[in-house]
Amino acid sequence: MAPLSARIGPSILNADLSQLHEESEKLLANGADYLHLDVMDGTFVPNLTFGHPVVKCLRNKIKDAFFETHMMVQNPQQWIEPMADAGVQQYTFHIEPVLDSVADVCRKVRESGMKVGLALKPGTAVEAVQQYIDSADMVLVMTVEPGFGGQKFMGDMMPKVQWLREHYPALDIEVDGGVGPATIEQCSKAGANMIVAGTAIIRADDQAAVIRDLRSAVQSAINHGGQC
Ligand SMILES: O=C(CO)[C@H](O)[C@H](O)COP(=O)(O)O
Ligand SMILES: [Co+2]
Repeated sequence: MAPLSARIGPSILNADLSQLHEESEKLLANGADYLHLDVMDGTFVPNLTFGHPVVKCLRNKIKDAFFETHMMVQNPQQWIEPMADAGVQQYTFHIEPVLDSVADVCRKVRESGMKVGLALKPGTAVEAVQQYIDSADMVLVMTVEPGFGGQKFMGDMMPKVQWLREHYPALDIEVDGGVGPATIEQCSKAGANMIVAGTAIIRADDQAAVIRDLRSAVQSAINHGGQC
């Protein structure tokens, strides 16, 4: 099994979406390990962003970056094939709307060739993912209510991250929402190794420095056994 690695995936949610390609290229040039693409359907969350046609256009311009879609949608089954066809490598969906068919959705995502991410809203107990861990490649612990960028980080989600790291030492664990230089220490100590940061990177004068500092905080917690 590959050792855990620290990876930084900027969210383009609060970027200038009229310049999606340029903004994405800039993030990658500044050291982003992957792109976190927030897909919202206006039903699961009270906001709308973009869907697979936009992701496909971005993929046509950017051939080699790892794309994760964070599916904040009511019906995650519906978008598996379109997102796989659009060139997405990881399909991270919320379990809340599909609690009675999580295993089935996981199977279909894997059959489509994408990695599986299971996302948890702040109010969802972490134990809810336990029975699906073998079917998943990553668990995303939301540190804000999904729907909007620029919200305040919820430090009281860290026990969920700790619980996951204690029970699954090799699991990829992602945090998303209000993460940045001021909150990275809590995330890295708790055991997160995949870090989504939107506003903190997009609005930074020196994106490369922020990405580098976030990654080194997480990598150093991994190296020094500082997690948990
Ligand atoms: O999923 C999300 C919101 O639902 C975004 O990924 C997240 O909010 C990132 O933005 P920021 O770092 O500004 O909070
Ligand atoms: Co997100």
